[in-house]
Amino acid sequence: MTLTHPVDHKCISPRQRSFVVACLWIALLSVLFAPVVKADGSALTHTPYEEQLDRYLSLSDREAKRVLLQEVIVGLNTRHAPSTYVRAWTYRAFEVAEDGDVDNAVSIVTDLVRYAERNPYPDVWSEVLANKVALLAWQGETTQALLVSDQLAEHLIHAENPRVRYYGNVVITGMFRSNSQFERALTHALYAQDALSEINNERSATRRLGLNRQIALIQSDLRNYPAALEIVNRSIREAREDSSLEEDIPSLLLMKGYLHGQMDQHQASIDVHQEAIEWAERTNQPGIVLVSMNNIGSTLIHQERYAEAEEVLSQALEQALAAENEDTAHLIQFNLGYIQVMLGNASEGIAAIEEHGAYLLEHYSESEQVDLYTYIAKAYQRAGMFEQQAEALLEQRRLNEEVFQSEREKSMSEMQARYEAIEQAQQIELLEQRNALQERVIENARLQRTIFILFGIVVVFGLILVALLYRAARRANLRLKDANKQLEFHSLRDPLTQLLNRRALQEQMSKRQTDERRAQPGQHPDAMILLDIDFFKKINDQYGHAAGDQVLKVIGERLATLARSSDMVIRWGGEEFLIFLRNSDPEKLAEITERVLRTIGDEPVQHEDMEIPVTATAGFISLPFAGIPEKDLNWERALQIADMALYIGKVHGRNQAYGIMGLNAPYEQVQPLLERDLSKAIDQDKVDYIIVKGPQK
Ligand SMILES: Nc1nc2c(ncn2[C@@H]2O[C@H](COP(=O)(O)OP(=O)(O)OP(=O)(O)O)[C@@H](O)[C@H]2O)c(=O)[nH]1
Repeated sequence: MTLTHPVDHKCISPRQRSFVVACLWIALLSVLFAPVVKADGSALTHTPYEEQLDRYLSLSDREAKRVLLQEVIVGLNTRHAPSTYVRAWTYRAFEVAEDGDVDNAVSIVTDLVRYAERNPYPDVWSEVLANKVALLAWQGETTQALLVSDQLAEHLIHAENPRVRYYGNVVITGMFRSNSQFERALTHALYAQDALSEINNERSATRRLGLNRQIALIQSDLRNYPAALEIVNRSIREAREDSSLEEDIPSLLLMKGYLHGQMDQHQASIDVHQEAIEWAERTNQPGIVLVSMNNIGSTLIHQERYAEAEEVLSQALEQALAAENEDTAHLIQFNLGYIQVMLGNASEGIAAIEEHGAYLLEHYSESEQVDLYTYIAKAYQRAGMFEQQAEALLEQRRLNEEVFQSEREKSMSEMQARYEAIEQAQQIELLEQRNALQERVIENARLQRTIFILFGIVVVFGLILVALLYRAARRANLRLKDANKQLEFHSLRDPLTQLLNRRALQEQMSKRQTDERRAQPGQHPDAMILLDIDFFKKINDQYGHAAGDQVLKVIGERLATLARSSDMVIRWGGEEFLIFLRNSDPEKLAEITERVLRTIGDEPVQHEDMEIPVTATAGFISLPFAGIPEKDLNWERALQIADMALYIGKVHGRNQAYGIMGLNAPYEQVQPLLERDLSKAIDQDKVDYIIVKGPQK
């Protein structure tokens, strides 16, 4: 006879089993997100609150869950959709039960039953009764729970909401399984599977995991360990691929470890249990850590490694007692007692086995009791208590007959095959959904890449456009600048001679007023020589207008060549030129003017095959004149004097220049005459002047 540990993680002890049932209940609830359902034309569910309740199930923080549920319950009233109303209150019932206030939980469920009597929708009844079954199981009221399960099954037939149908049938599956009614359990697992197919969506993997776990438990109860292991392995694979299923991995590993143990694969069992412990610690599931430690101890017992087993189990017991995990503590103490018996401490060991075994038997399923009796009988045998051993074996045989009936196994295997077929179909559908999802992800990535490339192209084109626009704008600006320059050039130039014009001088003179250099010591005054070509009308008349133009151009060029870079040569009027000389020594002004007259008259102007002799008459003056401040005698007045001097030059024979060099009387006295009649001022000797002759031929 092999030494097989009697207890697995799922049915450790009555209370713990109830806890596991309750956990399963909540785990299943957490996967039952269903769409809004309407029945008899009236809305049974209230979508926003349903969504809140779905969110409630996905929360892990108890306080946050409590707050959220409170909000929903306060918001709801009996007039709201009855299905949502009862759903919320069943969660509240579970919360208070978990807090240890079972009486309160019972009273909530009692109220819900009354509510269902007033609102007799199948969905409402199913939700309420499923909750009642779970609560009765929690309390260890198995018989009562089974009775209510039958009622529940009746209502579920008419229920419309697939979430409710799924939940109710899974609760019944668990219930019948724990009562060794495997056939009925499987039937309801199939119903649950049907409901599941109606709410098939991206959460189907989670739902299927819950259902598959039930099936694996049934297989395990029926001692069909390889089949159970296959389901568990498949579930583990799925859970590892889906991060939302991470919390389920520890319990699946625990079950896998247990199944290896049942198949005498001891090392595999220990390894997998170790992994279960690591995962349970990582996901904060201390209950699973304790059961895994117990199961490792149990496997060591199986290998007769009692010292190691005792060490692990003592450690586990310490932790179980500290955590007040009474159920696991009983289980561990049973195993420790078994070790004592095996080590020869019969009285101590048997006492522990009887005490803790009684506790375990009271709440175990029949299938689990069969296992337990194996160890009890073996312990009696080792202690030499053969009578008790025989009783234990008889009881075990009775239970065995109840649990395993060949007829039933046959019909069950058919159902099992049906389940597997549907399961496979659902798995394929799930895979297809995953593939579709993956394709969508790939498509999205491709779309994103395309958008990114298009965006890049747009940016590049945008940049090119901006660069082109910038270049065009820059060119336009340059052209504009150029045009402005030209405009400015032409506005200040005489188009015929290209010399500066009147405006240029006016601009210059308005600037000159702010020119402070003139006030500096060592600086000479400026000067103006105003020139008029002699008998220009005759030139026009004799040689033609074009020749006249040519004369003006050539004279302009000659004057420009003669002038310094600081001087300004201006075409003042028709045949009039003005030379404005900066910083010009008055002593040298006559000499400069003479050079000017020679420049004009020395050489005749060539035009076509004609030689045109040209002379000019000039008047010149310094500025400021005779030390008179320019505010009293400005450049225009000075030019007027030079113009009068020029006129005198014309009157006195042309080809000469009159320079007005100074005053022989105070300016105030001379001023009226000077401005009106220069000839008279000269005659009266009020003015100091000089005559410069042009080239004589
Ligand atoms: N070809 C040409 N002739 C011009 C231009 N501007 C003015 N004139 C002519 O120059 C002549 C000037 O004649 P006047 O003012 O009588 O003087 P003038 O003949 O030079 O005689 P004086 O000045 O007294 O020596 C006029 O006949 C104008 O038509 C020009 O740009 N081109």
